[in-house]
Amino acid sequence: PTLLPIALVGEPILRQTAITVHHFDAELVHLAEQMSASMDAANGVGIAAPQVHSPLALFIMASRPNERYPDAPNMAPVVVVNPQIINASSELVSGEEGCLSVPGQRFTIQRHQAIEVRYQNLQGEWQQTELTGFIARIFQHEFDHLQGITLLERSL
Ligand SMILES: O=C(O)C[C@@H](Cc1ccccc1)C(=O)SCC(=O)c1ccccc1
Ligand SMILES: [Zn+2]
Repeated sequence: PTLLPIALVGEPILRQTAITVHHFDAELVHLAEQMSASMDAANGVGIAAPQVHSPLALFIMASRPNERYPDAPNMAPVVVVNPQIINASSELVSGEEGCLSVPGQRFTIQRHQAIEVRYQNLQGEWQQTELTGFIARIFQHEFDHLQGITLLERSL
């Protein structure tokens, strides 16, 4: 898959609300492959479609242990389509985040410690699960991107 250029904060695409995916076809699979390759090349643990100039409600999250989150789980990349956050814990946790669209900067961001989410996979099948900790953090960060929200609007 080819590497896609990553939109930087200030580009309008990052301020738009993403549009619902209706066609679970080969094109969607190809976009997900290109996003995954672009995320890996940028050393990311997540990437949202608007960051590669696609307006679709789709992101990838891929936790791995790292210097900031040494106990983060090592998880195969998950493709998340048309996500919803159904419930969120009142408990908030502060943590460091980066953003591929704001290169070289780190922000301290508060996130819900636990969230209950629903989303479709690449085959259009609905998944429902509870996420906690670093994976919940990544999901919330990518979910923000689909609402046109970046770290700059959230940092403490
Ligand atoms: O811009 C993105 O969506 C990718 C972003 C996702 C993310 C990082 C940290 C917390 C929540 C969501 C990145 O992967 S930036 C890369 C990076 O700075 C980083 C990587 C691993 C741990 C912490 C930061
Ligand atoms: Zn980001």
